[in-house]
Amino acid sequence: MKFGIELVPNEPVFKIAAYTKAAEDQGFEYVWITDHYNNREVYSTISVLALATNKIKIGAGVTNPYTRSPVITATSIASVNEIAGGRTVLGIGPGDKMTFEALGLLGEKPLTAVRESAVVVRELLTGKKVSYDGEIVKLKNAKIDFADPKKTGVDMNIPIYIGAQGPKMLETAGAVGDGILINGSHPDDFKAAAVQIKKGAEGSGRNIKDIDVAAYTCFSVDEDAEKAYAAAKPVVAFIIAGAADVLLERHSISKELKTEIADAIGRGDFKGLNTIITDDAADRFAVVGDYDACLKKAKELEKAGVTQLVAGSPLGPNKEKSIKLIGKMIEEF
Ligand SMILES: C[C@H](OP(=O)(O)OC[C@@H](O)[C@@H](O)[C@@H](O)Cn1c2nc(=O)[nH]c(=O)c-2cc2ccc(O)cc21)C(=O)N[C@@H](CCC(=O)N[C@@H](CCC(=O)O)C(=O)O)C(=O)O
Repeated sequence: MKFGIELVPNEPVFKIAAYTKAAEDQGFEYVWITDHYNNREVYSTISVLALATNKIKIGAGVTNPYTRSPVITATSIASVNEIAGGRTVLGIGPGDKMTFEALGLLGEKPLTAVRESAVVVRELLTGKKVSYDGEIVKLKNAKIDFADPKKTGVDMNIPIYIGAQGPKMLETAGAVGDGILINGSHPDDFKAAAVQIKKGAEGSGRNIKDIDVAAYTCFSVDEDAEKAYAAAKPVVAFIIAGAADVLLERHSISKELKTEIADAIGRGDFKGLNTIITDDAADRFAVVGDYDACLKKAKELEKAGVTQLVAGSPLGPNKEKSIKLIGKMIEEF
């Protein structure tokens, strides 16, 4: 199993670059930068990461077809790919509905939009002329000149990962993704996801074994397990508050508890969340605890079919320390 790290560009880009370099030195193979309009812009950020590193793969994790057209996504990732000497990967998802409201975006037909985006981005990255008459994406002889590898000498066959959670999006991801980034931290989520991914892959004559199934986890490790849980619970609270019913049922989270958590978030009572969310509940939505506990959970995710574990926010009470602890863990895989 490979390891990646998710970094949210809500800190200065040079800080993100320092975390990324530390992760590269510890053996992480991927860095994924989230894409939300209210944080630093994803392609500006990954350009700096490309200059600050020399082997880690660098990804937009994940963009969407609504705040940026798929053509500009293709141009942007190809531009960074040239700087990075072919080390980029691209994540495309349907986008966070909550943030769309602020932007007056509807996010209509998400399955179609994500599928069509993945298809046209892949074609545009060949540097050839692309015409496409989709339901959402329409192109007429669009051509990204510099994407032609003969022009840059850089392989533009950039792996496309799909950010997916819902059953139909997982199926779509199985059909069109080189990889899938699934927000989840418990083996049960990946056993359930495998059914849809397999259906989508086989429907397109592909094999699930050819797909990198990445667990985009909430991750929190520290020598002091109590501190690790305290750091993870606010993130777990947002996950539970925004989770679909099917996820809550799978992890036996009652509607009452979901409401109690959402109310505590609304009041800004993050201290209270520490008791409202038990350690058992946190274990369902995070890889959390001391080194041995997190190693055990990482092994369970690998057994459930995960091929890349992306250590996501908060990483732990102290990011730098957590990156080192996970680096030690990477040697066990
Ligand atoms: C749209 C949604 O898909 P979903 O995959 O569950 O969406 C939840 C998240 O994956 C989505 O919000 C992501 O963009 C969130 N996300 C990020 N979102 C961001 O905005 N920025 C990020 O950086 C980001 C990172 C990220 C990483 C991993 C990951 O898994 C998700 C991430 C959904 O509701 N899907 C359902 C229903 C789909 C649907 O609407 N179907 C309709 C429409 C059909 C059509 O589209 O044509 C129908 O069937 O009629 C399903 O999959 O079954």
